[in-house]
Amino acid sequence: MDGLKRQAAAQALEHVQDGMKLGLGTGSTARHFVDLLGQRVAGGLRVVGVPTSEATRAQAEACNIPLTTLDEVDRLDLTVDGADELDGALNLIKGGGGALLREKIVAAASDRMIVIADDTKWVDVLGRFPLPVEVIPFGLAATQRAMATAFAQSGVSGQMGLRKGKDGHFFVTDGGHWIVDAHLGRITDAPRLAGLLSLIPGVVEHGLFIGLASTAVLAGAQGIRVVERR
Ligand SMILES: O=C(CO)[C@H](O)[C@H](O)COP(=O)(O)O
Repeated sequence: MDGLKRQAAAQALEHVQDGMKLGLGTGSTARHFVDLLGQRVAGGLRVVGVPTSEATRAQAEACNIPLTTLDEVDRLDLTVDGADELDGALNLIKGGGGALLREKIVAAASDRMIVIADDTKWVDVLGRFPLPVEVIPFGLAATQRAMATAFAQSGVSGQMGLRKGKDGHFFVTDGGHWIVDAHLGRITDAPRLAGLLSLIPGVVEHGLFIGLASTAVLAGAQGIRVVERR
């Protein structure tokens, strides 16, 4: 599986041109991309990157990739990031690694987003992967009640769980928030659910990326498949 992730990352690297401003994703697949990009930078490629997490920042710095921020540059040319699930419309579930907020800010500030993944992430309907929702700790129960209403209004239901880290404590995002993972099974109207979740005050951001990805590079046993958003 790791080999497939690296193949997808290598394919995405073909889209990187000298002088580009890049969003650098988070996760085990994006990690391959940053590693390969670092090798190209060492060979003379000139790019600047905006990392989507502190973990990616540390990796990019170790690879000597020049970094910038969204305060210093206007738009990014391209973001390359992984996903937990993607469907035929190139709508995504992201946030398995907990970086969804910065990932979405960076993707939205990019002219193009390429999703890199092994082909097990490709699904007919989003939702088998629990949907990460980043929340403010204050008023958590009220936020979860509002989330349940949003689920019902978009025709889904399921258990919600507050994510814990490896240390057994609540997982805290780079922004200092918590993550509720919602086990919904089949999200038949992802754009509607995305819109409803965005209206809830205690929800900082959710892991549904609607209309943000322009291209998916999927690596599988049969080779690489590139899917463009229609
Ligand atoms: O959204 C993410 C992190 O917040 C990741 O892109 C997603 O979890 C996929 O990770 P991996 O490449 O390790 O499967």
